[in-house]
Amino acid sequence: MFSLGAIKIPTVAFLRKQLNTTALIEFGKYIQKVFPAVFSTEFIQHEVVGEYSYLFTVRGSDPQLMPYMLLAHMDVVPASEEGWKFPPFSAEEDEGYIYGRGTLDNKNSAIGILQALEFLLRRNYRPRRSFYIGIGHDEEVSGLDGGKQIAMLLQARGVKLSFLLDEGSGILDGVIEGIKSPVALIAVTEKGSLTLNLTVRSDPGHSSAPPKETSIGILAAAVSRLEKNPMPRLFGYGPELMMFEHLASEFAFPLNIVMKNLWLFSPLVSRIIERKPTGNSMVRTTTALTIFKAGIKFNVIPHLASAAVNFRIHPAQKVAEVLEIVKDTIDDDRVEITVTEAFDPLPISPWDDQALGVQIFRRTIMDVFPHVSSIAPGVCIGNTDSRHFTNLTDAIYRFNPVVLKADDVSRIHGWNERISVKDYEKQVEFLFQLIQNSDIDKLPKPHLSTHEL
Ligand SMILES: CCCCCCCC/C=C\CCCCCCCC(=O)N[C@@H](CC(N)=O)C(=O)O
Ligand SMILES: [Zn+2]
Ligand SMILES: [Zn+2]
Repeated sequence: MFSLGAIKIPTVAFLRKQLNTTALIEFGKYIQKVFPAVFSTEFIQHEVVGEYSYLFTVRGSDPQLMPYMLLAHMDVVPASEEGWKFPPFSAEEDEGYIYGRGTLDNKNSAIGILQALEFLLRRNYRPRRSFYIGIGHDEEVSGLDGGKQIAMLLQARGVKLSFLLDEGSGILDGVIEGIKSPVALIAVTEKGSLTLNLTVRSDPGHSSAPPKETSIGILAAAVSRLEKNPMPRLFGYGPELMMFEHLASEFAFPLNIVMKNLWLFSPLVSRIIERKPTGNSMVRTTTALTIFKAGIKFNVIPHLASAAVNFRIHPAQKVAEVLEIVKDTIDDDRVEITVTEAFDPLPISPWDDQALGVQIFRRTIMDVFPHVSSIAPGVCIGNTDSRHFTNLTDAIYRFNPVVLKADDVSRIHGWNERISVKDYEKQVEFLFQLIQNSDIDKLPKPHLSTHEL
């Protein structure tokens, strides 16, 4: 059963230096209380990193086996009191669901991993393969003080990982139009990100004698141009090509033929899938207008107007290219553009018969979710703490073992985030099984089944 107390602790991250540190400390105390075996077992070392994050080192019995890592985070995005069926930090149970901020992103993983390990320890289990567990405290605001510090600490210790598993994708059931059965998408990369601050300055004055153009009007026109001119379609130039090829047999005729021949049909397919926001995020670098600030009084022409625009960069594009397109689209020197944050899409992790992590995930998914009809490589449309671990391994995977239905995706960072009790139990079962399956020292034989690889 989900430790409901974890959801009730409001570990909200507003900005990098605006965290609810009281709640973060409480979360640390909470996990020590509910997972006593994890914190007292002789072969498990726990450390607090960056003041609030946790790093667990679980020493396996066979030092020859290269360790792996499980990553999650305890912080959550803010939640408004309105719009929710139940208050976001009440952990209310209703018709088999637990409601609350963090139930999908990402206390389900943080608690789920520790819960699975606690169960194993109570059965006197000791793993053969060592592994690390990282529970970050600031993932939602960059991960620089939590996840990144854990990565740097491990790097300083000379640690290399055989693979790393973080949040960022899931088992999609009815999310991809045309696919009826649930499919597991394990993201092999995540999109890059670019956040720009746009500023326009103009002379302030009395609203009774306004100039032809004001800072607000100039800025509004600029951001509107960005919204009306989406970034180019790049569908088929990144790993989403692999994803749809793997999923082709899931579509009914004639779509299965179309998906098998994306070299020919990708322009057509991209026009169809871009109609929905999640589909659009697979097709191109997305443009999101997220902040707009100007004015203080109805009869004062403001001197300053500013806006923030956040782009999530398609794996086939780079920051520099997006910036050039933005400048060309705005095409107005009065709009000052400054870069707030920028990084390229993450490297693509291996997806082949030699990829140990993939083979272990595949086997575990088949054990725990037998109704999943395909397992395919995907793209994480957001960002995760795993992006700080590229110096430790090239095998980074993003997959939350939870079934997401069409309306669940918008609950993440939105209203009424929830997880069913059954789905949470499945997540713990997956992690319980994954830890044991990771003890193999060589790859399992290819499985004879209809599952895709
Ligand atoms: C053709 C349709 C394919 C649809 C694929 C959509 C798959 C959606 C499944 C799950 C959604 C997962 C959400 C991504 C996790 C992002 C984690 C996050 O919120 N990160 C923040 C903070 C950060 N680390 O930067 C973010 O802003 O990205
Ligand atoms: Zn998250
Ligand atoms: Zn999030």
